[in-house]
Order: sequence, then structure tokens, then C-alpha cells
Amino acid sequence: MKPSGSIRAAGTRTPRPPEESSISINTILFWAAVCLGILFTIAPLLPLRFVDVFLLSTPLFRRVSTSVCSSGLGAGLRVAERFCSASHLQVRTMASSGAPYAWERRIAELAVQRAAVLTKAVYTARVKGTVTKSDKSPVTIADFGAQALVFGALERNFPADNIIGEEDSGDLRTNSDLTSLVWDVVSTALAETQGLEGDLGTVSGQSQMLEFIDKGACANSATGRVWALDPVDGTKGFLRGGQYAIALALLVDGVVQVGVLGCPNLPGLDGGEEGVILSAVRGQGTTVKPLSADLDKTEPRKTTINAISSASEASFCEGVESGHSAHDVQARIATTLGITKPSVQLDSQAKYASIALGRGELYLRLPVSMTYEEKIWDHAAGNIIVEEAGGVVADMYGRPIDFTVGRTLKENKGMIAMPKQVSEEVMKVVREIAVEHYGPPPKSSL
Ligand SMILES: Nc1ncnc2c1ncn2[C@@H]1O[C@H](COP(=O)(O)O)[C@@H](O)[C@H]1OP(=O)(O)O
Ligand SMILES: [Mg+2]
Repeated sequence: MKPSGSIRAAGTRTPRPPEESSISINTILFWAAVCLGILFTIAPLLPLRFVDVFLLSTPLFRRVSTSVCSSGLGAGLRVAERFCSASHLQVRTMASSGAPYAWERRIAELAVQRAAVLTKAVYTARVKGTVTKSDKSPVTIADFGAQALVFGALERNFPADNIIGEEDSGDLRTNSDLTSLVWDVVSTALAETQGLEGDLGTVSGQSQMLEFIDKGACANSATGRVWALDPVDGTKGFLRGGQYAIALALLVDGVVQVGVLGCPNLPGLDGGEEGVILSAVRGQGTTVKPLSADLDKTEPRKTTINAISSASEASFCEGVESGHSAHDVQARIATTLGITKPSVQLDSQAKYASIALGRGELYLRLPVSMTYEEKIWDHAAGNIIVEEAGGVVADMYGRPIDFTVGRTLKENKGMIAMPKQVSEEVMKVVREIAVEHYGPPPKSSL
């Protein structure tokens, strides 16, 4: 694990790796801006291949353009950008966006999209390389492969950040056949997404793949910048042919600041192709795009939770697995709230995505056992995506979710997500039924 000496003020871009931030003298920046301005201006006149290769693949270009923008000398560059052809949009997006966490959001979206190429291939494949983990839950080659791809992308872009990931390479290191299966799907996904290599990097071979998979062992979620990943959330749904999600979030000092959910099997936008990718940055709202879109060239669409005036109007969703949430308690809550529509059952954080898309209003997740501790990667991305869409997320006692306590959310029990307008009404009913059914909130373990 890398040292956690990476605490930065919320909302600031991750500094480039040490060697990249060394270009800091104003004179160099000024002349770099001038040169880039000239280059961008004459770009359309040059052979496309030369320009693309130069602009998109040289590390020097990335270093200089990042420094130029952050130093405020990017004006010439931005003016020159107007003359550029569409093939440079990738660079323009990277260089000119000043919104907090724009870089993190973009890389997280691209990484989730590339991971989805892999998971979709495994989803339809006959062999999924399923093994059962020590906690009896299933894991497939898609979980391992997607984790390797996403962690490789984080390592390339944010090498000082810490990472919490659901999987580790233990099962692979003792099973070379399984490792080969994972490598097959990783290398295929890399080949199919070559255009992303400049931004996300690659995986050089099986040994680096295992190294990447093991980058998620961080146990501290309270300080510094920490990414949390569930490479295939809802593995049971994934194996059953149901919903699943690739869920990635960035926490800064224990607060979720960025969340991305790739949901390959959710219905598309406007009746389009199946699959959506949602993302949220704290204070900037939640947006959605088709999962298969060219993300740099597609305008994000704002999405908001349905504003209802009474909980009785809600349709509610819950998990499919009766071992993961208490369907009977959820049904009782729904009846008490006056909800008449039957529940919509779907696996994974696709539930958070669905209500953020206005395809349902309420998500109820009451525990089957009070000893179960929800995992940070199962909720961090969904949490910010609902909150930024105008929703409220709380536990069954109405307490906010505490993401500072490590890999599990041990300070909370159960989970509910709802529109702000009815949150008091819903939380009152859920709290009363929770106390009656499970007893009062357990004492804090801190
Ligand atoms: N006993 C349990 N209670 C609540 N959630 C659980 C339980 N066992 C597993 N899970 C988690 O529920 C998530 C899926 O939720 P849903 O059923 O709503 O789709 C998975 O991430 C799964 O974790 P894991 O990935 O470790 O199996
Ligand atoms: Mg999960």
C-alpha cells in the first residue's frame, strides 16, 4: 500500500505525479502556452495522424497542458482550441475544465466504461470462472479482471491515492488456470479499448495484473483521498442474468466526493441501447450518459429523483436476494407508508441508479441479520449519486451514513434512499418499525 500522505483540500485536482509538477517556472509555462497555442492553431493543417499521435500520446503534452491550465496561462490554449478539429476534443476536455474533481470524474467514468467492456463479455460467456470466497459469496473472472483494469487506471492517474477494493488476488495466485482466464478477458478488453490507453494506461502482463488487483487493501477511509471499488456489484445477479453495477467512488477525508455507477443492464435512455453510466460530484448534481457513448463527446444529461409529495405515491425497490435484505420487513414498511404498488426487485447498486433516474422513488434495505456490516464499496457511489440527484440516504434509524470507519459501514444498520420531500415521513416509519423489529440502535463501537 502506498503511504497515505496525500491529503488535499476538497475540490482540488490531484497534483500530477512528482516529476510532472516539476514544470513550475512561469517563463517555461508562458512559452509552453505560446507553443501550444501555435500548435493548436496549425493543427487542422497538419496530417491528422501526426497531430493525434503528438497531442494524445506524449506524456510531455499532458504534463505541459495540465501545468499551463492550472497556472492560469491557459487562455491562449483555450482560444486556439476553437480552431481545432473534433479529434482533439479529448485533450480540450481535459485541459479546459476547471470544475472541482473534473479530472477524477472523467477518469472514473472512462475506467468504469472500460471495465464494463470486460464484464459484458464475461456476462454472455459460458465460462465465468466462478469461485466461492471464504465468506461463501461468489466471485468471477469479471470481478478480478474489472478490478485490475480500474486499479491500473487509478494507479496511472492518481498514484498517491489509496484504494479500497472488494477483491484480492489470493485465489488467483494459487490457481494458474484461473489467472489465465482472467488475463484472457483483461487482454481482450484492453485490445477493444485501445483508444483509452493514453488516459488509462495498460496492463503489461499477468504479473502486473495481479499487482493491480492487490492495490485495494487499504483499511482507512477516514483521512486523505481513498477510492472505493466494487468491480462487479451484485455478483449473484450477474450470474443469474440480472442487474449488476461497476461502482467506483472517491472519498476525501471520509466524505464521498465523486461517484460513478456503470449499469450495463439497465434500460437505455429514451428507449436507446441498454446500459447507462451515472456520475456525481459533490455539489454538482448527478448526470447520466449511455454506457456505450463516446464519453468525451457526449453531453452529460442531468438527472433528478422524482419529487413526490407523499410517500404513498412511491414505488419502491429492493434486492432480489432474500438473504441480503428482509423482504418481509420492507413489505411492512411499504404498507405502513400507504404504498400500493408492488416492489421492483433488482440486484446491486442499480437500485440507487434507478431512483436517481426517476424510475422509482424509494430503496429499502433492512438487514436480515444485525451482525452483518454493509461494505463501503456497496454504497459509496450509490450514496452520492442519489444525494446529488436530490435524494436523502440514511440508515434504518435515520442516521446519516458514516463512511469514515473503514472497509465496512459498522456504525450503520440497514439503508434507505428516498426523495428529500418525503424523507421525514419515510424515516419516521422506518425508524419505528426498525426499533420494534430489531431493537434500538446498537451502541457505537468507536
Ligand atoms: N447478508 C447480507 N446482507 C446484506 N448484504 C449482503 C449480504 N451478503 C452479501 N451482501 C451484499 O449485498 C450486495 C448485493 O446487494 P443486492 O442483494 O441488493 O443486490 C453484494 O455486494 C453482497 O456482497 P458480496 O459482494 O460480498 O456478496
Ligand atoms: Mg457488492
